[in-house]
Amino acid sequence: MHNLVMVNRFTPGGRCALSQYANTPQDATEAWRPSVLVLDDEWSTLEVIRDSLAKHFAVEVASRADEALRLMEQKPFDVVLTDVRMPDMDGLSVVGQMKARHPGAQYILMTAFSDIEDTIRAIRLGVADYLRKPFTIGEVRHALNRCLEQRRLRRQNGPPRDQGPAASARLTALDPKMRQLCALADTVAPTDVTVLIGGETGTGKSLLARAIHQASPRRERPYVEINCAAIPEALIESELFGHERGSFTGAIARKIGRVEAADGGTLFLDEVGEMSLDMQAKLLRFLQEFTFERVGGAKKQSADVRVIAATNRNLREAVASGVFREDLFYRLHVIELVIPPLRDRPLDQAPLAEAFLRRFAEKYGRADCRFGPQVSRQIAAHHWPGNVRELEHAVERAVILARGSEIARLELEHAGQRAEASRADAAPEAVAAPPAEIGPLLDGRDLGQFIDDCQRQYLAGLLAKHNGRIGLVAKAAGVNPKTLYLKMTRLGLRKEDYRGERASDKSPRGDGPFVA
Ligand SMILES: Nc1ncnc2c1ncn2[C@@H]1O[C@H](COP(=O)(O)OP(=O)(O)OP(=O)(O)O)[C@@H](O)[C@H]1O
Repeated sequence: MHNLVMVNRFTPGGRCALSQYANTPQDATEAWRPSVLVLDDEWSTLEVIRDSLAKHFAVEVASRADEALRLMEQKPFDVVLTDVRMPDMDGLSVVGQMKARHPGAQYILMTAFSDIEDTIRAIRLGVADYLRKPFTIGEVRHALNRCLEQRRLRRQNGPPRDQGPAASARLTALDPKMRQLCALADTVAPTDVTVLIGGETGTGKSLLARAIHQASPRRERPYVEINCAAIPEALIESELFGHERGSFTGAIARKIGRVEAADGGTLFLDEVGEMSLDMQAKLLRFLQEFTFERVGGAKKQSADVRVIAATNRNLREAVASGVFREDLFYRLHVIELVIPPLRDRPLDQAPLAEAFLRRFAEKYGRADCRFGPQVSRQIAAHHWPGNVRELEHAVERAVILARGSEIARLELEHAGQRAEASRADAAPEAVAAPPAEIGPLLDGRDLGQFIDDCQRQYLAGLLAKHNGRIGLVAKAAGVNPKTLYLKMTRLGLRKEDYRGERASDKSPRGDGPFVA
């Protein structure tokens, strides 16, 4: 049967014994059990939940809203678990009514749909958690225990302290699309909701993830990042979950993984779309109940982490082509924030450039530096394939190299932009004459094209060798993954074109869940 000795992880401020929820099978019938009301229009779901939880929770079920409201009037429940979409009622309206009369109860939604409007409404209503259908009974237990623990902490510590500045305060964002995205980030920051951040490389995904953490009640607890593309496949499990001494050659001591290091805080999974299917299965298992085992260890560990994931890959396409698990995708994307590319945010370009100018002018003792009149035209004309990071680097370079106080133009990295920049400047760049010895190799190309072709050929070979895995290619090429991305974008290389065999890896639905 389900033994709930698992819940002392829900304690951002420290660990505590939760014997009130952690009933052992022996004392379960005599001990106090938290009361749970389950509302769903499907009897089969109600029965499975009731029967599976009965040992440790006092469960009552209702298949209609009026019935649930009547039960709520008769006695208070600790937790209400409700479906969202039911034929004759809207779970969220029911929660609204119940919450108005019984604010002390905790509310969990069960939903098969990923409707962003519903999710935001639910967050605003103060819903404590979500269960995405299909889910396991283990996940239901986990959600119930987490809610009960949050309530216990609130009662013990009083209302949550000020969350600090809003997430959006840390980002330069004037563009209406960005402002909308920031407003959503501010709404979800104080909750524990899992957030999936999308957007091209350099758009600010890592910055946003950290900003959400800093605007959350977990902000004084650890913020731990893991770049799933940068860690070799063989090491990623041990990086995430840690390992026991002697579990593999080289494991000379026990090592705590990033999940454990993030306990009480936020775990940021960067480039989550690059994980192998094997690792995706392990991550999914962790996200279902927030329990894990260290590599080579038998003991179940638990960690209370808020998960934020980011990817510059289109995960829907990755799911469709079989390289990303659908169930993991749905678990990660309770709230999705997609940062638009810089070229689509014209209102952000000049303010960002000015903000970087101020930052680097101060850093390099060049307080006199300012942009000349051509720069804004140049910025507006550029395509920004490397997004905000490219702009940041261009401004930094310009400040370092500025001879006088005026920066006449930015030196932009990408081939595509040279023509645009020179159009904006009306000053085409002269191509340096190649040294005589390599002349014959150029074969009619200018030196820049020749170098690009060499780099393209070299990286294409590495991409083919490593099946498009950025982390491995970056390692082989001796550059960091971000630099590699920028270079690949400039050279027109796409890792997807080298991933042929991964799509035929094992099925993404391998060990699927069961209930509802
Ligand atoms: N809106 C913004 N305001 C201020 N700085 C920003 C903004 N967006 C991005 N930056 C800066 O641009 C740089 C790149 O951002 P970041 O590393 O967060 O991008 P990313 O999307 O995570 O990139 P990658 O996909 O390559 O990991 C960082 O130095 C970040 O601080």
